[in-house]
Amino acid sequence: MTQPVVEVKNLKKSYKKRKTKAYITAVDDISFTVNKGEILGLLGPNGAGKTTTIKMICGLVVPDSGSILINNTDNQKKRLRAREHISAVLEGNRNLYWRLTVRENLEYFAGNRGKSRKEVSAQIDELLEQFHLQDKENELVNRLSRGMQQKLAIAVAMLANTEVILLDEPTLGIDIETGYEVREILRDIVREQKKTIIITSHDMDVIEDLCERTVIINNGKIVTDDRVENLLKLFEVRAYSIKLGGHLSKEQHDTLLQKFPQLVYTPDTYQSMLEVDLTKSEAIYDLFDVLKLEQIPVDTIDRKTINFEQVFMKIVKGENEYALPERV
Ligand SMILES: Nc1ncnc2c1ncn2[C@@H]1O[C@H](COP(=O)(O)OP(=O)(O)OP(=O)(O)O)[C@@H](O)[C@H]1O
Repeated sequence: MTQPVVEVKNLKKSYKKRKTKAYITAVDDISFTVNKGEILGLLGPNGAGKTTTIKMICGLVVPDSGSILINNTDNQKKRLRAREHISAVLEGNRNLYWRLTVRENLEYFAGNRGKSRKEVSAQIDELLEQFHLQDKENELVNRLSRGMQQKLAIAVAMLANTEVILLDEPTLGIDIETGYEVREILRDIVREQKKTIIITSHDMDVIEDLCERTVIINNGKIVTDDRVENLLKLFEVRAYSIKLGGHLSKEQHDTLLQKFPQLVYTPDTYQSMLEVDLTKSEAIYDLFDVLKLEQIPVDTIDRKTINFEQVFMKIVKGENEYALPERV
């Protein structure tokens, strides 16, 4: 049975601009839930409201209205109790102590949560191993690469052993290899420890690889809340490449463009290619009708492959007018 661990209801937040004193709406009435053991991608273009949402969930920013329940505890009414269930990695390495070693950082943050050095020694050993930082335990943080610092920041968040982990841009600015390593580690954490994780990222490979579900926000509003595989399927069935056994006349091309403005026509020596991303899958029959009526010879029809980055761009650009299936 699905069990909601994070419940965001009708959340709103505006900021007052310092110079003009005008208000800007960062988060505009959003609601979503995250279930136990789920890894949710919170996506959106720059300025969409992701960080504000994450900060409201972990209690660092107070919403103008709406509520957030963490394990049924309201994080505004019982802030400390709600915080016991959450750890967050925001701005990764900036929250570490750069003049302390890797192990000293872990001990310091454990101490902040009321645990003695002795109590956490075994847990720290495990984390150092899990994050492949054993060789660096006595290294000062300011001597580590950005990727290692990020791994340490996530390890620090893991210390508290909370049920919910919030990760804001976990792979931002780190090298590809460490990015892969971070993804592997996060996947293991979800699989073995059943943590509930919310990730924001501009790296769509990270999202496609790690997240089962995504909530996409744009201008502070949710535009899509669906499983990653559903979104991929939904857009895949609409993207076609059609090989024609000849060329289109100017009139035929114009007729097609009028009905399918996104169509791309590429003539070659003997054949030509039509590529089209339809806004709904049924529209392919309309396209066939026009091709038949115009007596345009079709050689082959293929589905184009589409990756999550393309899906994301289409949704953000508003090409998903048919893409909001009811969630069950
Ligand atoms: N402290 C603040 N004061 C004023 N405006 C803010 C503040 N924090 C965020 N904003 C504004 O609120 C909007 C949403 O910002 P937010 O950082 O939540 O978006 P984001 O989706 O995380 O963006 P990015 O991907 O660029 O980090 C933006 O227009 C931003 O300029």
